[in-house]
Amino acid sequence: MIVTIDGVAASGKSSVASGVARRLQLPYVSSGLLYRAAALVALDEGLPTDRAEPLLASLEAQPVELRPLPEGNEVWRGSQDLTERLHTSEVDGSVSAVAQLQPLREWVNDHLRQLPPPFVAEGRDMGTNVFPQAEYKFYLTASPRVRAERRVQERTADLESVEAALVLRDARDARQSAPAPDARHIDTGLGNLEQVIAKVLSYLPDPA
Ligand SMILES: Nc1ncnc2c1ncn2[C@@H]1O[C@H](COP(=O)(O)OP(=O)(O)O)[C@@H](O)[C@H]1O
Ligand SMILES: Nc1ccn([C@@H]2O[C@H](COP(=O)(O)OP(=O)(O)O)[C@@H](O)[C@H]2O)c(=O)n1
Repeated sequence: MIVTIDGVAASGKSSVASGVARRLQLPYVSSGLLYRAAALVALDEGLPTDRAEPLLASLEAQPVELRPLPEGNEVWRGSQDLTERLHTSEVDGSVSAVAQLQPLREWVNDHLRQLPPPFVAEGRDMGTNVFPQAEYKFYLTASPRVRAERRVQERTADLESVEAALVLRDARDARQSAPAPDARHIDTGLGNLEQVIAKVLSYLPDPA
């Protein structure tokens, strides 16, 4: 079984995917972490974010690995744990450019398609492009203000600039963020995290 949870930035995808996966006793997969890792490598190495070849060459020379652990996804590069460095305003600001590079998207998608189901996968195009065969698909939304109020607690920035950055990133990500036609839409601003997790679970078979 594959469950996909896509949606706009900071709509609650990873928290909901993690909660649903925990209840189903499955791993969850945060695809955005691979795009974030590629953006971090570009920033660290001074590589352009609008050209695929130099970045892919670096990622091939020293591969990045997504570890979809039940307690939280980690990204490693060799012996380096990149995870704690992936959620900064700098990476937020560069990741959408990297995510427009088609060879980079293929690099991420190859990585994801090697993971053995069952799992819960979250991102932008899990239900459309990467796992169109998934049995259960969800698309999370919430207003920019609600999302900014949540994210400001995780960033050292003020509410207005966090909201503006989210709206800008949504626009830059629009191409790969169309909901799957067969996805159920959930506004996560209408309930707390536990209620949203319960709503998703209500559409899924009970764990054996
Ligand atoms: N009703 C809700 N649904 C989902 N997330 C919520 C909700 N209320 C608060 N949050 C919080 O919003 C924050 C952003 O969620 P996150 O899972 O990081 O989103 P995304 O993966 O879409 O960026 C998290 O701290 C999460 O716990
Ligand atoms: N399936 C995906 C997942 C992420 N992304 C890109 O990766 C970025 C970071 O994704 P994320 O899911 O970690 O971001 P948040 O919504 O958690 O802020 C997005 O802004 C997109 O540019 C994508 O293009 N396709």
